[in-house]
Amino acid sequence: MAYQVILPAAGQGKRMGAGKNKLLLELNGIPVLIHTLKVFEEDELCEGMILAVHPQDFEEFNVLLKKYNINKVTGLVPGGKERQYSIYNALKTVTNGSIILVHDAARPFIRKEQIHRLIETAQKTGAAIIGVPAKDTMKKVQVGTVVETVERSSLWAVQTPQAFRISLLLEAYQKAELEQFVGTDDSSLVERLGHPVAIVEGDYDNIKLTTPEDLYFAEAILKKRQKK
Ligand SMILES: Nc1ccn([C@@H]2O[C@H](COP(=O)(O)OP(=O)(O)OP(=O)(O)O)[C@@H](O)[C@H]2O)c(=O)n1
Ligand SMILES: C[C@](O)(CO)[C@H](O)COP(=O)(O)O
Repeated sequence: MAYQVILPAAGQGKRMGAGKNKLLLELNGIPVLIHTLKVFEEDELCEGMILAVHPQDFEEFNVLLKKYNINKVTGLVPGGKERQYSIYNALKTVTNGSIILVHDAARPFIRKEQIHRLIETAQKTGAAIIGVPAKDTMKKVQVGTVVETVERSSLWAVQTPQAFRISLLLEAYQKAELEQFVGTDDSSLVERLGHPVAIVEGDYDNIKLTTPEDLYFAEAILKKRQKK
């Protein structure tokens, strides 16, 4: 089943503290952004990519797309103040197709096999996300004090891509806009419609490059994959 993918790439990278868009940092001499886009460029099921980008990065991103022969990008849209607004700007430009994926450009280690499993599930359920069972014990904390330990057996660390029937995601975004709800992922907007969201088990190495330590993990993941 063919799909389109929205890639939010307009963050400020505050937690990375790189002093520039963290997606322009390089792994093995290639920008993080390109590592991510290449996965979709090389996926025969991917019909097109829409990137949400800081207008100040448009020119540099276009130069990189040309340099690395990324030809499936159908549009760059301006990012918004929140990740959700960036994605909505892109979603509004989608005019055809049935399945849409949203994938953080800061997650360069997604694999085609995982994407295809996600698509198959989303085709059946209308909404599917990828994640891994939580490894750490999670607790609710208020003012430096633990108020609750959350039972771990039902907890998952959710990642991206997240896949949806386009009409469902649009309905979810319209409701969120109307009610001024801002979530930390797209699934939470669809859940608010009361629509079930399936989860597919992914890999622990599908990390989001968020803080400087993640760059060390990224180097190790790349090394491990080059050995295969
Ligand atoms: N207003 C925003 C915020 C985030 N993103 C994108 O959403 C993805 C996940 O966001 P995150 O990892 O939090 O990136 P930043 O927001 O840049 O990080 P920080 O919160 O540390 O500033 C990234 O690819 C980021 O570029 C976006 O397009 N628009
Ligand atoms: C969507 C996400 O990657 C799922 O784990 C995560 O919620 C994004 O959070 P961020 O703070 O916007 O990076």
